[in-house]
Amino acid sequence: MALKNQLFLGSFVHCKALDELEYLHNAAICVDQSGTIVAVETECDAVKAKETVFPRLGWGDAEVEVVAAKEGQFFFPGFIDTHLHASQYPNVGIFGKSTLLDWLNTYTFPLEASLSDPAKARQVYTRVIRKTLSHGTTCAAYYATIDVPSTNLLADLCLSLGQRALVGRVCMDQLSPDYYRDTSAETSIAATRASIAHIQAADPAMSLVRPVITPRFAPSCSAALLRQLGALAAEHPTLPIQTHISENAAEIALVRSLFPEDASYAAVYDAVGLLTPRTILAHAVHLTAAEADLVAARGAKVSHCPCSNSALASGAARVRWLLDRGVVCGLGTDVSGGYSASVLAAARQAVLVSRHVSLAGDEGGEGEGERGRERERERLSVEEVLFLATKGGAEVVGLAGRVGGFGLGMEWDAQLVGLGRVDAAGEVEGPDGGDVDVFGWESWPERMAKWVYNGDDRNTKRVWVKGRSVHERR
Ligand SMILES: O=c1[nH]c(=O)c2nc[nH]c2[nH]1
Ligand SMILES: [Zn+2]
Repeated sequence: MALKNQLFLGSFVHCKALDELEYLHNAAICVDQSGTIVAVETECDAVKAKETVFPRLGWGDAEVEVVAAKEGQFFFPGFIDTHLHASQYPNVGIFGKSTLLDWLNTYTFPLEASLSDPAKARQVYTRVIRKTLSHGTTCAAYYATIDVPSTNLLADLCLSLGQRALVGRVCMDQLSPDYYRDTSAETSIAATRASIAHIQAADPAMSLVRPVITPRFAPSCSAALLRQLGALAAEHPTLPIQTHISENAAEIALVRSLFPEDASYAAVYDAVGLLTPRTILAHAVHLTAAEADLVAARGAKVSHCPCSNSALASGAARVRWLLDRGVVCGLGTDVSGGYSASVLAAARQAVLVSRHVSLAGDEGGEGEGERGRERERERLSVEEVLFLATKGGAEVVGLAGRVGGFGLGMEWDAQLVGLGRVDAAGEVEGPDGGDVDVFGWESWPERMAKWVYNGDDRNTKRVWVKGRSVHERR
């Protein structure tokens, strides 16, 4: 159904800079039928918008749908999940005491292989899209499986359910079980081409969904496959690339033994042309300084996955250290290494992991002088993790300036957030505010902190992608 022009009224919060949120109250945002923001007005209500803004836009009153946030509610940019495995969604929370390499063999490969059953794939992919939308994820960088038809189905479902997505057919031709791997580099490339062709035909303008070249990670790709994927990436200069890097110690040792001629894990990807400005590197927990500098020099981006890194005991990524070196970072849930499909949960965990990083080498001390200041800098703020979840993520997935904020000309990928309001008798009034209780005296920055630390999908009242309403909490 064609979209109407839309007028959004109320409070809008978005990231102005890494450590700065902008609050627009009593504001109006106009979104046209293509889902693009065409006016941002402060001190504006419905009457003023109709009298002064609509004529400028050539809008008649009758063609406009009005959505007004209630008192205390606010519009926030949709979250961007820069790394998750749609095919692993049924396993969220199921990882026992495993760590990366045994987790892959025990839990992950069997589940991924089973999704070659089309009915199961449809069930799982429909659910993961609906679930992530309900948590405010308007854009997701998905890994599917090696299976082409079900990977294509994931892209089709993203299109029909209205989620913006990168969809990758997973490439892996070695060190994986016989029942779940590409039989050669050539078959892997042919299958990848088939999936790229399908997704490009489904959304030729890449207005919502795009294919992403997806070597699983260096250990599961032969040198020949990595080389051919680098060539494929060069052949398709508009397509993003995604893979994993430097997640855990055993994996890094494995890469060293498999690729002894390369100076580092990052160098393995760089040698074949897979380290580019359109590359999304998940984890980057244990990069050396030389690798971080190489990643920054190539303009590759990092998806920080703090829930996954904590769950699989992989380590604590030094996000400030990466940012200081000029590496662009976003957040990933990394379902199902990560135990939650919520980017808000990943943001919360990113704060906590950064606080552990700040303790490294000197547990418990506040730290004084220079080291004390360094420790404080290492700790990410609420504002910073919300930036990573929105604007940072947009840059990671190649959509900077298009989504992640409320600027003129950007697309309306947004969520309406409502927190619980406590009345004078100590009861929560109005719709379900979940775990967040607001008493009314909190400042807006304090409300944002309460949302980050205790919020969940109960606070995500409604979600839009490219202007289309794609989720509403009843
Ligand atoms: O977090 C991860 N999830 C995966 O599925 C995977 N495969 C390789 N390396 C990986 N890391
Ligand atoms: Zn992953």
